[in-house]
Amino acid sequence: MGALCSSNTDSPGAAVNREIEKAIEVERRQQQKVIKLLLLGAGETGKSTILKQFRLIYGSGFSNEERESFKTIIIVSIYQSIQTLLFAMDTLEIPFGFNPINHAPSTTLNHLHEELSTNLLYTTSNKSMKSSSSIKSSAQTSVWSSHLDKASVITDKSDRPPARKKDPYAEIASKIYRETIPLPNPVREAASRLKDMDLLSHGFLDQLEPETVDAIKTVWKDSGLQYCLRRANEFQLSDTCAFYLNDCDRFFCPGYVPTDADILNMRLMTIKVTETKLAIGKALYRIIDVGGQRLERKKWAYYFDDVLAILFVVALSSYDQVLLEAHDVNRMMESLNLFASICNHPLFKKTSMILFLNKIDIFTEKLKTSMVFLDINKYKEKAIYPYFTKATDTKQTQVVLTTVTNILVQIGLQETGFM
Ligand SMILES: Nc1nc2c(ncn2[C@@H]2O[C@H](COP(=O)(O)OP(=O)(O)OP(=O)(O)O)[C@@H](O)[C@H]2O)c(=O)[nH]1
Ligand SMILES: [Mg+2]
Repeated sequence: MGALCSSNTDSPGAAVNREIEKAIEVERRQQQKVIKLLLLGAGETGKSTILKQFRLIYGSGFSNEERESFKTIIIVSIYQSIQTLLFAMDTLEIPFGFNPINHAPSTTLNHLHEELSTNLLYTTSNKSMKSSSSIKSSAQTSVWSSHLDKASVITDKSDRPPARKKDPYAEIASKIYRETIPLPNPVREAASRLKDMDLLSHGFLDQLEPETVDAIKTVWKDSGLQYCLRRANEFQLSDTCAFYLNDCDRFFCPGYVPTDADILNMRLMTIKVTETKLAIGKALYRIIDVGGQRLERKKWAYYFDDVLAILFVVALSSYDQVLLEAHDVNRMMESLNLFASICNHPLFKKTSMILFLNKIDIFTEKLKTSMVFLDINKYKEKAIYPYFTKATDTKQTQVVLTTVTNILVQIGLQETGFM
């Protein structure tokens, strides 16, 4: 009624103006470009995290309700991570209190090698946990699915992780684990409290008892558990669990609200495709985030129309990990095969691809402790001394060559029996 009255009182000029404004707005909207972006990649490579960054940088970030809902996810993941680590200690036979430093060989050559800050002391094995089980994709529903599954079949047969040497301290740890009678101590008591706890039956997830929080902090500090964390590529553990466990108290404080960093480090597997609309510059972006695990890929085809570009995400750090859904498939090989299937698919003949080589921070860290080249060596007697080099940098190369020539002299002396 009000609208009717108001239009009745409008002058003819005002009505015309309104019509013109309406037409301009319609034209503006039509002219505004809609850019459809597809976030693709294997599971846990960081697609949803990149989407979160889009929202933080170009959108309005996260609402209070969202932050509140993330709180429970964070608490559950802290608890699940510590439980995973505790069970992995049993599977990998790592005793509490085990510290590889106490068992490190200290030959002259090793000592020389260790002098260089870029040395690599440890190698890790890619062996799956004993409890591993593969989830294989089932019936095919579309041409696209069968295309992808063909890639998966190839993956299954040829992309097994290379036969890898065990972590050099694994046997020692295992021997101690088997031969030592465990005496009750605070770490063991805390561990059994955490292992026995059924979080799902726990009513108030964000209000864990202080004793449980203390137990988490106690086991997290244990050197054996930290050594187990270093061998995380032998089982399935969230990449960012240390982010939360290093700062445990904060998450259990009354009134805790997840920060942007807490949200970015959160791991929540995508099982529902989401579409996010964001205005960036003059264009309107529609960003589609899909789940990357094999079973989730069956949903991808529905979103393939009118794509301007594909943002393909790879986790560089995944080179020594196996898939969560298939424990005999190397994650990096899966990413390569998946990239090939998307890149060379006739539907995407002209579609540009933007490649995000993600998790560079974990990759750089990992290179210090997990190196495939070292694992290939099958001779116990042979030592390998790896160095990160930049051959165009004389200063850096001089430092490396000084150590290398020293090592070579020592090797020569050993060979000729002078040592
Ligand atoms: N340290 C580090 N962690 C990262 C990086 N990118 C993502 N993560 C973490 O990796 C985990 C997995 O990231 P997601 O964004 O959930 O991975 P996704 O590709 O969406 O996984 P699916 O939904 O299963 O396909 C999360 O805990 C992220 O916080 C990175 O560059 N560095
Ligand atoms: Mg996701």
